[in-house]
Amino acid sequence: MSRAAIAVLAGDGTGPEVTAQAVEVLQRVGELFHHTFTFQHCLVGLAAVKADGEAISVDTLGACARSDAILFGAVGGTLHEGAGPRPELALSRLRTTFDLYANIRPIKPFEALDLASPLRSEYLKGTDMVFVRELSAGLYYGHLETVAGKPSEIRRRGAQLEAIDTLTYTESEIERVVRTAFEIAGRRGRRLTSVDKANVLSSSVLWRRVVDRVARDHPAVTYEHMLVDTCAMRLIRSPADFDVLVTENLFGDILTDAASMLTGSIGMLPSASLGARRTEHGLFGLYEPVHGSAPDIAGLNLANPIGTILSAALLLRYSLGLHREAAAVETAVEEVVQAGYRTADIHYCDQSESTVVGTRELGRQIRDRLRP
Ligand SMILES: NC(=O)c1ccc[n+]([C@@H]2O[C@H](COP(=O)([O-])OP(=O)(O)OC[C@H]3O[C@@H](n4cnc5c(N)ncnc54)[C@H](O)[C@@H]3O)[C@@H](O)[C@H]2O)c1
Ligand SMILES: CC(C)[C@H](C(=O)O)[C@@H](O)C(=O)O
Ligand SMILES: [Mg+2]
Repeated sequence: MSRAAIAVLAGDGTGPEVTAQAVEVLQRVGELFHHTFTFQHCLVGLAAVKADGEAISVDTLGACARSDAILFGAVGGTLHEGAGPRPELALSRLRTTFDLYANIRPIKPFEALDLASPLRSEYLKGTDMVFVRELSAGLYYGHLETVAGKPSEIRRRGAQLEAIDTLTYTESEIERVVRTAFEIAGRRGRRLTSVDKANVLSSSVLWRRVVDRVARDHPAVTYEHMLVDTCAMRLIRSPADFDVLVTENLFGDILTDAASMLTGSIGMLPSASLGARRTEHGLFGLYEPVHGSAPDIAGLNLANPIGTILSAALLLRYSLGLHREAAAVETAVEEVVQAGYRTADIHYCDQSESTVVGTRELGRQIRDRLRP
């Protein structure tokens, strides 16, 4: 019997739709396995900008701090939407406030969804990789006034404007995420690919040095360095060659969206953002699907909730230490996919044996298959 407090930040667009399904899955897990989960819903993103004038309020950050984990939907709208702070700032605030430096993004296509991927199935066979994306530094943080000396702005230069963003990494920022990646690789296939742009960027040269140093503490893990452009190509050409990949913030953001197509849809990918903070049950973390607020399909009951439901499984495993419960959720998702239920994004047009359902129906199918 476990008691846990979960902060739910559903956010914008399809965020509330997919988050609602994940919350219902967690509630059902609570009933079946006799745990008490309490959910505190808070505003984030555009809704918070409208209500509080900021993408995430101090009160909401406080509610997150009092929780064991955060379940996050998505923030953001169409780019021209509204004045005021960007809703995406909420994510930066959460990531820096809780020092969530390791963003874990597992990518393992379901065989039953082979046809949903634009790649031929023989290329997908055996694909099972985990990205460890650095999440607390790099190009992303200049716009936060809390980070001094890292300008990110558009400014005047003579007769024209110029824009600047700052890419910095300290050794310790690199080392901690690289250690996480080596540890994960040690528990899996013992192969690590470190992805960088060391033929151009100083930050990548330092990154390589730190990887080489940390590698000495993990002799059982075989590792390689790979340039990010080559990695983009090899992820599509031979995805099964990869086990664990570690990379800086922006490279990881882009590569994982590209790699999501191995599973058929960006709507399939879960993520866990972890730091060093611990709770009585495990590691504190933020759990969210890899996709965004998908404004083009918001409110239409079309969004695939699987990425968010699998994120809830990661929450159970990492933040609550509930491994059996996490596996039960993952099994239920697999069974539903095998049974042929699909949201439109993972439905291949010629598959007459599959059933296209909406967000809510797919969530219900998953809940109904949960077994203790
Ligand atoms: N973590 C986050 O909150 C997060 C992540 C990425 C983008 N964003 C924000 O989301 C907004 C929209 O960004 P975008 O359109 O470039 O990316 P997006 O991921 O929201 O959507 C890209 C495409 O994928 C589709 N898609 C996304 N999620 C889906 C799902 N669950 N099921 C089915 N289809 C899905 C969308 O319909 C769209 O065609 C922007 O404001 C962006 O900043 C937020
Ligand atoms: C919305 C944006 C700031 C965010 C990121 O780039 O980190 C998103 O794309 C993600 O992958 O979580
Ligand atoms: Mg992204």
